[in-house]
Amino acid sequence: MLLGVIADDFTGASDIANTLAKGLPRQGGLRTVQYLGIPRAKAEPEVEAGVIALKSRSIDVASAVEQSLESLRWLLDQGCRQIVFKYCSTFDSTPAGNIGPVAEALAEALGVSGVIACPAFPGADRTVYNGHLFVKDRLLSESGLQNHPLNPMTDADIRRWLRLQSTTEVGHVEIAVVRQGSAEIGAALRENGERNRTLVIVDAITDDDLVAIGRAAAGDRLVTGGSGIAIGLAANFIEQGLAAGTSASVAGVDGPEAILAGSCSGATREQVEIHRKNHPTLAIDVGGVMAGSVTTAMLTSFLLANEGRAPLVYSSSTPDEVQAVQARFGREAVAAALDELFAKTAQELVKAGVRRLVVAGGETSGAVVSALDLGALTIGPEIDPGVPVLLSGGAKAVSLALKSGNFGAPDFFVKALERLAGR
Ligand SMILES: Nc1ncnc2c1ncn2[C@@H]1O[C@H](COP(=O)(O)OP(=O)(O)O)[C@@H](O)[C@H]1O
Ligand SMILES: O=C(O)[C@@H](O)C(=O)COP(=O)(O)O
Repeated sequence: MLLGVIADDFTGASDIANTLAKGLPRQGGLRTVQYLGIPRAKAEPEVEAGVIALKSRSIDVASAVEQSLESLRWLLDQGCRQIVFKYCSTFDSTPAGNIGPVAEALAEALGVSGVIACPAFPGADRTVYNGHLFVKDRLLSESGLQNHPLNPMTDADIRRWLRLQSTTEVGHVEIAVVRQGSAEIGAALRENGERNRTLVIVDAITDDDLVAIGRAAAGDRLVTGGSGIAIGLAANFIEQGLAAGTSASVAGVDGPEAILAGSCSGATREQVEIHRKNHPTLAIDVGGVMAGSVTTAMLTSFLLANEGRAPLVYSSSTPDEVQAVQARFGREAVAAALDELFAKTAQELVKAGVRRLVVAGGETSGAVVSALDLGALTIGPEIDPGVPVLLSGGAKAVSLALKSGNFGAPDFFVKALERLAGR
């Protein structure tokens, strides 16, 4: 294994696994596998990039650091020369963490400073300019992410936001330096390191910027960012002759299907609205979940009864509805109850023969996939930017799409089910 990724959620893990497997056009990527949690056994020898999916974005800081360090140890044991800490392209975190504490702990363990921190993902319209994060033409804090149920992002100046979570000053490499090329980017990072800055926000607006940053990171033991930061990383290993460059060629898995949406992000809410027009859908009443009157059995029987018609169950709601329900029952209690409901539903579905599963939402995907105990996942073709087909092994293979709440075209659900079947 050449490159190891510690991803703070499951959709994020498949996002960066997709980037590494794809690599640059005409060059190919790395043979990439996504692990659901820290593997107990050694990796298969042919794996070049291993992506560990944690559910550590919204848990307490100490547990996030501990799980990340344990992941680091496993990846180093597999021979990794470079580690990427993958977080959200919308920098999902709170003033207490977990991006800063985890990144600093990894940097300390590896004995490095002046470490890249770059959430930019231009393919999904997330860019970093003058240390500020934009989603399309909006500042992060005006993009809708200020209403996120778990990590409301209320400051677009991610230097300032990261400083709240860090023990050392946060550095910055401006776009003008990035455009000078990888030698200058490398020099700027080293200078920040010499000034005792552990983490350095690096501006990036285009994929070319990210390729240049990736080149500058060729010898770095630690890189942190969104999936965009990995755009140029496979190329470093291929150009050094350490990897041959491959492209994904896995067949899909056909069979009964279900869609579960626990994301309240704008893109998912639009996808739900569109899907509702022509497919069987069931809205989850969160008050009913908290009271115990909405059950796994209800969701499962609805989904199985509508097999073949792309059935969807969703808890996706507007910011006002989310706020009201959180005020009544508590943010964490609602999230835990919904996680459990989706997880148990997925278990019942797979037990009943469902083979294609689309899940919307990072936390929701984490809950679902952890409950399924699927082992390592192979990365298939990309459905929409940042969302690949994932395939479990074994006799009863399942194909999955784990969609970040804000990713995907309006018709994502139907398209994903087709791609999962290999069509
Ligand atoms: N109707 C709702 N009211 C309150 N919280 C909700 C509702 N639906 C989902 N949630 C919670 O919101 C969070 C959404 O997070 P996630 O699944 O990561 O989606 P995204 O990818 O959009 O961030 C989860 O913790 C989920 O349990
Ligand atoms: O970087 C991204 O935007 C995604 O890979 C990601 O992490 C998504 O998280 P959720 O929006 O919570 O699914």
